[in-house]
Amino acid sequence: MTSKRPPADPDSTIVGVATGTPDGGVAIVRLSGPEARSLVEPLIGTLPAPRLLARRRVLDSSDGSPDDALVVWMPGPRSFTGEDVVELHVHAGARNVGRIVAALQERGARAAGPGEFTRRAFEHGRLSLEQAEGIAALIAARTSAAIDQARRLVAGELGREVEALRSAVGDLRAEIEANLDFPEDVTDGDVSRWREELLRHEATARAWLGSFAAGQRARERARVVIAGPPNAGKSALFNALLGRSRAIVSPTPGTTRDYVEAELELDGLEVVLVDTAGLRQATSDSIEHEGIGRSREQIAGAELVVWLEPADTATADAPPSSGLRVESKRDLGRRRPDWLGVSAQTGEGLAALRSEIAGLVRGDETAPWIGLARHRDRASDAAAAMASASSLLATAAPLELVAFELGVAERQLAEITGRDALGPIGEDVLARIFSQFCIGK
Ligand SMILES: Nc1nc2c(c(=O)[nH]1)N(C=O)[C@@H](CNc1ccc(C(=O)N[C@@H](CCC(=O)O)C(=O)O)cc1)CN2
Ligand SMILES: Nc1nc2c(ncn2[C@@H]2O[C@H](COP(=O)(O)OP(=O)(O)OP(=O)(O)O)[C@@H](O)[C@H]2O)c(=O)[nH]1
Ligand SMILES: [Mg+2]
Repeated sequence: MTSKRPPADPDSTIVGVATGTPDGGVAIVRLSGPEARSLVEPLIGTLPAPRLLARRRVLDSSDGSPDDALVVWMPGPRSFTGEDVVELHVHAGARNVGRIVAALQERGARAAGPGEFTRRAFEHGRLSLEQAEGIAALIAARTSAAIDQARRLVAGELGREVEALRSAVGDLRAEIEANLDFPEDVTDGDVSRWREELLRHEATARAWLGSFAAGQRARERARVVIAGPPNAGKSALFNALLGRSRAIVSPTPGTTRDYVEAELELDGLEVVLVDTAGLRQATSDSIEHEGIGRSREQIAGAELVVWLEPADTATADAPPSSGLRVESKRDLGRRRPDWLGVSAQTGEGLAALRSEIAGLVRGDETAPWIGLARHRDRASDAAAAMASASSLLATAAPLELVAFELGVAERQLAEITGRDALGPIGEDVLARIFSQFCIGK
């Protein structure tokens, strides 16, 4: 559980501000370190009983008025950081909070750096590295799927799987090492059993890699581009999906000139929906011509193209080979019976279109919790080391070399969680991870 690395700055008490809602309300001034209690008591009087919220006046300077606060005292090691922690829930506002923080700094608290509270939690073995990264991912999450993915990381799901694989690889290495002094006793049966086991372990790591792309998709909003000939009803459909009149709709072909985008949630999946200028070959209008160029760029950069053609006209342009084909204005007829049909006018087919889009964008991946590049790189290096170990076994190479490769795989896996990493995690790795956080986290 505990990290071997000593805390970077064990005697200091840090102060940081965790803001509540973006526009203020309540802010939390957090202190963590051995002086947390003695620094704060001169401002608020005696601390409440551990882990119980109590109301206190916070006097921040001898001549000013106190703020009205709720205070929590969490003595270490039963706290988020594992150190003594005090939280002051005070009225938000940069000036108000700033005065309280300044009073604590005057008494000797040091301003926390980005992610320093979380880093201390890691250093005291309260969190593993991938859980800390999960907290950063959770804060940065912009889609519902990304939130679930990040929460699973924070809950330690990936960590548990990685630890299980690491210990299995370690057991195999130990078994192989036990044969180092008597290689002549190793039977063909031993070797094939080891190879089978290794293939299984490698496949486990490669399966995590497979879900990386799904994790990536969960973190980014996909661009869903509505395209098709002029007057197909693209802007009307765009508005209907959004539920508000964002784009101009008119019977004049060529109404939409520039593309229009808006954020939209479809079945828990956030996408950017893009309305484009209708595509047609011949136009003498240079603005429309420019707009059509932009439509083509949007189509090229799309995760999904919704190709729209109206039920009251024959196919105009060749629809793109990929994408979702949709017939619009179904209230006027039905010309392409095998296409999904919608009517912006009556609302027919909109629910089906929403779930069709969400399904195509989401893909069929489950378990997308390994979406971070660092995890992918370590898992990929571990898989590569296991693959080398396998081929060494296959060519009857010295068992020392096989054991060495397995050790490499273990070390790569251990770096994901940062626990028992057979050596300290590099400061560069830690600095990169914790600098993603804001101050106060
Ligand atoms: N006010 C406040 N809200 C917060 C946090 C915080 O630090 N302060 N958190 C910070 O990110 C998150 C909650 N995470 C936390 C994780 C562990 C502990 C903690 O005190 N753990 C102790 C005690 C456990 C217990 O009593 O149940 C422990 O693990 O020993 C606190 C918060 C989100 N909300
Ligand atoms: N009956 C019917 N008319 C529709 C429907 N959707 C759009 N229209 C009409 O079709 C015309 C064109 O609609 P738009 O949404 O502006 O078409 P567009 O594809 O955005 O056209 P451009 O921007 O010119 O490429 C308008 O007169 C709309 O009122 C529909 O579902 N049913
Ligand atoms: Mg339009």
